[in-house]
Amino acid sequence: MSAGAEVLVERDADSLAGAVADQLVSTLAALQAQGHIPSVVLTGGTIADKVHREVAERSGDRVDWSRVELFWGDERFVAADSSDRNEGQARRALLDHVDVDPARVHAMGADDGSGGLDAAADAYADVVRDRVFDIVMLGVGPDGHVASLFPGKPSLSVLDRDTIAEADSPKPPPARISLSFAALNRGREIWLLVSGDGKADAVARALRDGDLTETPAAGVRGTEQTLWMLDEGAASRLPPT
Ligand SMILES: O=C(O)[C@H](O)[C@@H](O)[C@H](O)[C@H](O)COP(=O)(O)O
Repeated sequence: MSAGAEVLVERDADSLAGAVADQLVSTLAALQAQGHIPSVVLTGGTIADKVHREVAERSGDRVDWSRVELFWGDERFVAADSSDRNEGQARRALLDHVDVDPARVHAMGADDGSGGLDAAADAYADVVRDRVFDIVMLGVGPDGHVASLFPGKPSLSVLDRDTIAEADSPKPPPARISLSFAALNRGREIWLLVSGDGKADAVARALRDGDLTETPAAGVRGTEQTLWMLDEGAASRLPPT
C-alpha cells in the first residue's frame, strides 16, 4: 500500500458523505480555534456534491465560514452561468447556505469570451501562488483521474506551474482548468473521496503505488496526511487488512 496513506471505509455513499462532512467541520473548527484562517480546496463530481450538502446541514455555528479561504482543484471551462461549473455546484449545495466572505471565495475563471482557456489557467496560478492548503478534497474518476488530471496527458508532468489548461478532457465538458500536482501536493491534508465499485480498480491501483501516468490519483500526497475516504464499493478491490 502507498506509503503514508490512510484508508477509512464507510458503508455507502451517504454515510461516506456524512463522515467526510463531520471531519471537515471538526477540522475547520479546530484550525479556527487556534486562530488560523483555514484554506480548503473544493472539487466537482457527485460525491463532492453530496459532501457539500452534508456540510451545509451539519456545520451549524461550529465553523465561521467568513474566515475560510475557498479554492477549487479544477473547473469546467464553460460559461459562468452554466450548470456544469464546479463553482455553481458548490455554491448551490454549500456556499449559498453559509456565511462566506466573497473575497475569500477564489473561483476559477469562466469562458466569458475574453481571454480563453490558457489565460484563465494562468490567472488562477497567480491566485494560488505559494499557497499552502490546509485541506484538499478530490474525487477520483473510474479511470483514476483527480481534479482534471487525466491518464496519459502531458499535464501530469507539469511541476513548474501551479495550474494546467486541459483542452481535451475525456470526461465532458472537454475544456478544463486544473491545479497541477505541484499545487495539489502543497496540501497539508489531501482527502480522496471515492464511492462506488466502478472505481474500485482505480483505488486499488493508486494505493498499490500505481504509475501516476496510468492512475493520476497515485500522484497526490499531502505533506501531513493522505486520507482515502471510501465506501465499501470503492474499497472492494483492496487487499484484506
Ligand atoms: O470536474 C470534475 O468532474 C471533477 O472535479 C472530477 O475530478 C471529479 O471529482 C471526479 O470525476 C469524480 O466525480 P464523480 O464523483 O462524479 O465520479
